[in-house]
Amino acid sequence: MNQIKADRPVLEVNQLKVDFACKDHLVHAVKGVSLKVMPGKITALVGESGSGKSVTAMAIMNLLDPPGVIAEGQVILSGQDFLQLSPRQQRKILGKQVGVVFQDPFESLNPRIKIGSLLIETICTNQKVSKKQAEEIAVDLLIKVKLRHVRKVMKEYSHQLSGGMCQRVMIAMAMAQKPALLIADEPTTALDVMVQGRILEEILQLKENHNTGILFITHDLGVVAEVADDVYIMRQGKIIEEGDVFQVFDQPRHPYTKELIQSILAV
Ligand SMILES: Nc1ncnc2c1ncn2[C@@H]1O[C@H](COP(=O)(O)OP(=O)(O)OP(=O)(O)O)[C@@H](O)[C@H]1O
Ligand code: NI
Repeated sequence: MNQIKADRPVLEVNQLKVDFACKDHLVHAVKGVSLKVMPGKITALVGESGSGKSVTAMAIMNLLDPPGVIAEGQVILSGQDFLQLSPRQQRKILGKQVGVVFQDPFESLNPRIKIGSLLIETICTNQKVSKKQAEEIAVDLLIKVKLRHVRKVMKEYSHQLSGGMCQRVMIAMAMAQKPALLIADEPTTALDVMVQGRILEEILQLKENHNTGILFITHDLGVVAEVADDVYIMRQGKIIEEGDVFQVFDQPRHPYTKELIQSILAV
């Protein structure tokens, strides 16, 4: 029989804890989260608002804003103990290996660099092409994510675009980067239904074509049922249930998961 090489996760999080120091007390926002994202798989992190999904994502990249701090835990990214690396090494790994599509795209696109230049820079870091070729690739990518007036958008800054347009630019950036890991935090929330479907398709393409592992953060279980391979249910800073998508939907163990599934079936 053929030896099947066991894939290693692109992301492994062990016992991650995040605290926020508020005036006279600590808020434990993330209370010991462990999860894995396998290459070529979509791993959904699901839970109600305030359960700690975005904080988990930011902590994984060591990009928490103060007063948030990682109190404990380990993040293995591309086989390295990420939180132990120097800031420079961390930036390098994030730039090369980790694509992001955030809930709040305004904060995550550099406001002082034109959209075209942002894309061209990403393309040139990740592919051996001339600037001219990179520009053409950038145009193609923006067309793929269904932006209109692409040449005009290339000359604009993020604040000149709508939230939905920024989100599409971020997807295009991720496609240019072909990252080992994509962290997508509510990647389709600012978009209308038609574009949502299109963006989900592009994310699926990324996984199919480049074996990208995707951490897909959402509170939309309907989308999870559609695209996810593995599912983690988060509540009040903890993972309360995990498993492959069939297992979680067909045989949920936790009453909270059952409740969540009931609520989408009721719609
Ligand atoms: N700046 C902050 N100061 C204090 N506490 C914070 C701060 N940011 C987040 N928190 C705490 O972290 C918790 C988790 O927030 P987080 O943004 O991760 O939730 P979420 O699951 O992403 O929710 P949503 O679905 O609404 O995006 C919050 O409930 C809050 O208690
Ligand atoms: Ni969030």
